[in-house]
Amino acid sequence: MSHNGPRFVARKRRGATRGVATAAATRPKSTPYSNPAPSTSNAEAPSTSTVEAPSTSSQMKNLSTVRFADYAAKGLISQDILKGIPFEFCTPVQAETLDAILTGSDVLAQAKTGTGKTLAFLVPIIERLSRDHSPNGDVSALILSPTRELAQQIASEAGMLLRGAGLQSRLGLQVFVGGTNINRDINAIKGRCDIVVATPGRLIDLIEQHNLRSRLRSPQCFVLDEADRLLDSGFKAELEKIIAALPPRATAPRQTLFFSATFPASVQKIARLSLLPTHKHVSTLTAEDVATHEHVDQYFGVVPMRDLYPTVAGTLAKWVSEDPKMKVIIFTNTARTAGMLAEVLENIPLNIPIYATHSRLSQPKREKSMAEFRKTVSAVLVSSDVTARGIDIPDITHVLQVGLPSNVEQYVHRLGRTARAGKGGSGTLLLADFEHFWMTSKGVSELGMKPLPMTPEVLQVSLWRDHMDKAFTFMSDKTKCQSYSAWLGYYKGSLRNLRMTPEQIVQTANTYAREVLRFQRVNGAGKWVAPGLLKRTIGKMGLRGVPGLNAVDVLDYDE
Ligand SMILES: Nc1ncnc2c1ncn2[C@@H]1O[C@H](COP(=O)(O)OP(=O)(O)OP(=O)(O)O)[C@@H](O)[C@H]1O
Repeated sequence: MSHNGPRFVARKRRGATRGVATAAATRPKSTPYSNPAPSTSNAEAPSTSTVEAPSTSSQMKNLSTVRFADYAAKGLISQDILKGIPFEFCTPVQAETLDAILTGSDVLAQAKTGTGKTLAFLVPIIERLSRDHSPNGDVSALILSPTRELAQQIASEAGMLLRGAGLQSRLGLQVFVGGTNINRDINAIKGRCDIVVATPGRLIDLIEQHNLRSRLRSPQCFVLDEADRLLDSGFKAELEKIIAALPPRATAPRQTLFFSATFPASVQKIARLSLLPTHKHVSTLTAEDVATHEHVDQYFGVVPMRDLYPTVAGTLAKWVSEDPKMKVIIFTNTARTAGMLAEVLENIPLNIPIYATHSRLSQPKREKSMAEFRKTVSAVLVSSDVTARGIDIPDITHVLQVGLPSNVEQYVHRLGRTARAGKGGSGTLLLADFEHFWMTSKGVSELGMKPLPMTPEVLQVSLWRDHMDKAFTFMSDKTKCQSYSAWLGYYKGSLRNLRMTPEQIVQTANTYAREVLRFQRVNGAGKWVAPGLLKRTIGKMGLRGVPGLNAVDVLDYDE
């Protein structure tokens, strides 16, 4: 396929009635969040209709007409808890779930990214614990998150509510995530653990090796945030171990809450089986809705492999020139690619701070990078999927996804890092030409993606390609080889979707090494050789014997 640049295949969004709907009714197309006109009386049952009202940029939009004060007026939450909530009106998902969670029902809640799901479960949990919790500080609420960053963010919101309610000395809040000092956690287990927010791996370590099991005798509430991610096969074994450490629900009843913006069919069955038959299912999405936002513009472009990163650079440069407060998260498919791309972007004249976070960095480095990025007005964060879900960083103006997302749900969650709390934002997906099939995958055409409006000339792709030629000469072969190996490992897993043979994916990987990584090694005969791959790595990838690979016993990287 020969291309002169991004190929556009405009797709029309189905005539979806976009809007925020309660389980009861589908409302007319909604405008972005706006504080509604005051409700007529507190005495009425809280209604959840969305009304349009003049919105201001500082206000979250599409709120419900239900006030948190309505719950306090009815004695459902205490005045102390109300003091800890920094908002007046509930979002639709909060208004739809608060009653059920306060009364101890199981809940499965689906609501778009950035619409307040965290407080939807934290407010009622803390209210219930303020009234009834274990006298010796055993775990009453166990909240699981698929990523460390999200667990820390949930804990920070819980801390805000506890402090606001003056409960921080009565209820112990602990956050247990991998990559941090486990001795601190072991010590924390001896104290009050009323609320525990954790990632599965660290929690299991503490249960199996450090006596946390003894503090899990009577949890009142078990929460899976980003539940579809935690319920998918990747976490199955860990989740089973955690549930096995909890007392059986028959003898020790507990509430279970599942929250996410997406619930693909593949996890819906297990989700329902894990909840009581009496559970409440809440969705603020209409039947036609997709989980992405009506107020986030989505673009895509398909480019020749060698222009993929120069197009990234040109797009960033264009955004910087248009908006001094431009703040971007770039998602890549592997940690190694995130690190490599951040290094390249730092070495070309973009004149904007570049940060990186991914699973190959130490936890302190990940936290430092995120903290710096959060407080910088205009910056770029290059990230693997450790920040794809739940992470709430105000004022992300753009999400740029580079390469084939693992599935539509992950695309939606990544996109959801922008356009939060009713604000606007844009999402751009850049694919290399061999990935173009994804645009015709199931569930993608409904997303309403539009053609990338900038041409290669506008993006000065050839100029940025020249800058990258120079930047890659400073990159070590070690970084290139690691990126090549990670690239091959990722795409080998997508062979069926790519409709490619192992031979073709190896050839494409070698094109990636030559044209993108500028990997220049040659053999004694002066012939280009691919980056070396350990034989056992090739075996694990199921590519043994595939022509084009450079199988070695030892990796002889230069640093
Ligand atoms: N009632 C409210 N009024 C205004 N803003 C709110 C309200 N509730 C939450 N927010 C804010 O909205 C933003 C998004 O909230 P949150 O991170 O909980 O969204 P989410 O639905 O969990 O998103 P994701 O699906 O990405 O995890 C946060 O900045 C939060 O402080």
